[in-house]
Amino acid sequence: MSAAETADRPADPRPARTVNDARSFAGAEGALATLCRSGVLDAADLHITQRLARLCGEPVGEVAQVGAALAVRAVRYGSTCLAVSRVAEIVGPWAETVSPDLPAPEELIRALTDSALVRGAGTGPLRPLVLASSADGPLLYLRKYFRQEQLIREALMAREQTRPDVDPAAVTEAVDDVFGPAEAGSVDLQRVAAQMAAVSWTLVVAGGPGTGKTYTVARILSVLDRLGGGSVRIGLCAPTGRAAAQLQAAVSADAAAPASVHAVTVHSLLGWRPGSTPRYGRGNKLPYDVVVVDETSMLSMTAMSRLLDAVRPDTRVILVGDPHQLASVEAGAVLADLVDREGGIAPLPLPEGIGSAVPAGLADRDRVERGVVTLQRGHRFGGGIAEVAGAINRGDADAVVALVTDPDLTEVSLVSPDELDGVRADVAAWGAAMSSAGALGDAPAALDALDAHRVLCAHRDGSWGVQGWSRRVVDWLAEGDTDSGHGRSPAMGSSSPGGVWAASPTAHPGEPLLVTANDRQTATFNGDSGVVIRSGNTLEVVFRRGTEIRRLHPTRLADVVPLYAMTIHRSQGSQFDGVTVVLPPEGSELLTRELLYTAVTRARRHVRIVGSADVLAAAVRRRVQRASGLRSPVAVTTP
Ligand SMILES: Nc1ncnc2c1ncn2[C@@H]1O[C@H](COP(=O)(O)OP(=O)(O)OP(=O)(O)O)[C@@H](O)[C@H]1O
Repeated sequence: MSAAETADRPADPRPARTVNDARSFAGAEGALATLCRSGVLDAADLHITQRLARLCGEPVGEVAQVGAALAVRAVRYGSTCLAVSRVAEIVGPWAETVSPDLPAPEELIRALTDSALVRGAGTGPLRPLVLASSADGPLLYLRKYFRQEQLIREALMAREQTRPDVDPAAVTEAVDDVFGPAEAGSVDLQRVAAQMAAVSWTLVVAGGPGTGKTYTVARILSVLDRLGGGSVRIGLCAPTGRAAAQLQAAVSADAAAPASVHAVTVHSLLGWRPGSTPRYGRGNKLPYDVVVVDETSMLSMTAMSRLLDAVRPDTRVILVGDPHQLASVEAGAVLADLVDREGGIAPLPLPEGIGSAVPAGLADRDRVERGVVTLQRGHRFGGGIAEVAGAINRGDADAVVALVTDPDLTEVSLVSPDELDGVRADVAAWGAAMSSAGALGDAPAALDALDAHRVLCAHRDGSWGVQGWSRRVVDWLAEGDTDSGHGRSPAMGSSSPGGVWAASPTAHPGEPLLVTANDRQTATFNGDSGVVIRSGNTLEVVFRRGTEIRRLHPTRLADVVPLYAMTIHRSQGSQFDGVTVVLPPEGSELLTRELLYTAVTRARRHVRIVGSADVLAAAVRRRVQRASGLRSPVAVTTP
């Protein structure tokens, strides 16, 4: 099955073309027309391609236009380039209608190499496409994305040419001070990460949820602060407002982290407003000695290139995240690419004293020397969930099905969509606990109840999506307890500008809410969840951020919806005691290994998967593989 470029799509598989769509494909002929009519390309892919062809000053043949259009499409699906040798795979689901007309990879390369799109025209300098060779075969880029990727490649390579000048004995002393003395005979990857941070300009700290990434970062910052004499300037950032707020809360609560660090979004750090050029960049470098990016898996390639352009060569950059999670909604999967990176120049030897501290028998030693430390030990959830998550990551569908159907593994289970009694009981307990804590005005208990269970769906719409399951949950709650008021809010299912309670007298204590947009004034962010509680004669909405509980008057919240189920995408960055993951009844293009992994790892104690073993196995096998040239060296093959 085609990878990713079909799998990592923002919506369900597209419907058949309408008459209007057909009109918007005017000017497409031959294979280009077939690709449009079949749904492989959409109108925007075609229009961008036609525009590029017009601007490059010479007629462009149909085959080269097909290549260009597929490269435009690749970016739309999250890749940074088109892996030309994989075009047959990419059009796989449409093979019957498309394959007879689809040019072979060699034909595409020939046509592109001869085309003004790649080699340029005599009349002008515009060469919008770049062809490069790589270990994954020929790659075709839109020039803008090639430049960004090249910038990342060159920046990382330059940063690998030297190591920070530190005294290894001082590093060992600082690490011992922060982590305590090393235990003989055991490998502590968190310590290794701190040692590597001291001697590398770039470090990746990877790991699943609860493996101690934030814990490690707090200690790395403390080690670096000690090495810098207590005057190290630290820039902490994350791709989204919510991730930045959570990072801030976690770091502030950790006594090991240097005081007064302030986490912001990557965009804020760079002084980058929508539609403008970032304030910090090549000519105006960021003033930090250390820059930490959390949740790097969500960072787009464009943002990563801007960030690396803006850091000084002697700024340590620490990229933190889970490479198996869903990638950015924009093009690029930079964290996963950096973790998988192979080839290129050999890493510089580690300084005496540090090299010996990185155990020789470490399975990942090669990667560690390249500055990638993957934390393995889970500190948060049970072994069963970690086992299933590991099998999902390996793509071992049989093992996943065996684990979730093993009656001895109580942490994870698979239930048929016809046997929902267990889910219903959990939902009823969840609603009842929120209602009673909400009625009592007990904010901590209401928030504990809120996070005790969550229904996660792959889809937004339809009976197996958030829409259908929200109604189901509301019905269950209403049947179980006529006093609770669950689901009575007229704002159900839609955001309600102006404050939901201004218009709704039916909001009730115990009602769970989801924030759907960032609001700096209330410090609430898209994806935050809160719960309504009674407060004297009025109501409050309470949110938890780290150990702090925030209380807001309902009218201050404009963009909230009742929360009875949420998409897996939205749940990124959150964890709940128990999770019910709803699979669609038929295999869905949206349901991929990465989505399933993200869903399962939202749970701290128990995961129940609603669906069939076949759909589950299909999801494990369907992988998002974003094409990119960051995993191995690339060489431009055309001028
Ligand atoms: N070495 C350790 N010793 C004791 N507690 C630890 C250690 N490492 C992590 N923890 C604890 O385990 C929990 C999870 O750690 P942390 O939040 O750093 O994980 P994470 O990888 O950042 O998780 P997430 O990706 O979900 O944010 C925290 O309570 C943390 O304090």
